[in-house]
Amino acid sequence: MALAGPSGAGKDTLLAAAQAELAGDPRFHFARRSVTRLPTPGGEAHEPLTPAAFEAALAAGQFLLHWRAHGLGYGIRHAEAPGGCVVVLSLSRAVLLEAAALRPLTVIEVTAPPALLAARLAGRGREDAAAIAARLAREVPLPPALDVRRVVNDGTVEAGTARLRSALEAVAAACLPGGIRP
Ligand SMILES: Nc1ncnc2c1ncn2[C@@H]1O[C@H](COP(=O)(O)OP(=O)(O)OP(=O)(O)O)[C@@H](O)[C@H]1O
Ligand SMILES: O=P(O)(O)OC[C@H]1O[C@H](OP(=O)(O)O)[C@H](O)[C@@H]1O
Repeated sequence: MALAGPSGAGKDTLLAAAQAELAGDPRFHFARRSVTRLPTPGGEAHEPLTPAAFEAALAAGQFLLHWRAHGLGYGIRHAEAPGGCVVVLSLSRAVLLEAAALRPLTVIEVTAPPALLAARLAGRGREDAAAIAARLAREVPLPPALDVRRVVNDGTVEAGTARLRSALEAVAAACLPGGIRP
């Protein structure tokens, strides 16, 4: 299952909350991303890589998926997508078709109204005003013919997390006991 959607929609926030609630649930594995960005307090628990280390990992074939956006490199290492029942990861909309060619894919499109996106990115304070404007202007259409469920994160974090949990549970309902893929 891949979370995707515009910057500021709340993908990282809802993913982290759902991951905490589902810790120890054998049906789910939450994949860590590798990103050429230093960690920020309270931010995503990614693997920070230097640009050189990212290029070396890419050249060595260590990424199952990778993409570039906002001047950064992002990757999912092979070990982060093991053969369990449901692997949950946050992806660029630009690699969803590639992901769907690897494994059966359900996309969770996380969205919020534009005014909320802008307010949240400003409040997050990770990027400067120009970078925030570029993020808000970025449009990447979702490819057609994918299984897409929409989570509108326009209320509290708790409400958004409950919506994400419902979507995760709906897909995981097919898992066999012990978290085995059917
Ligand atoms: N439901 C919510 N209510 C209030 N604030 C929220 C909510 N969801 C997320 N936020 C806040 O909005 C900001 C952006 O959220 P987050 O970083 O999770 O978005 P994102 O979709 O992962 O964005 P990006 O694609 O840029 O990484 C964060 O500061 C987060 O705390
Ligand atoms: O716009 P698209 O291509 O869907 O996404 C581009 C990338 O930007 C965001 O990452 P972050 O905010 O830098 O962590 C998304 O999570 C994604 O990885």
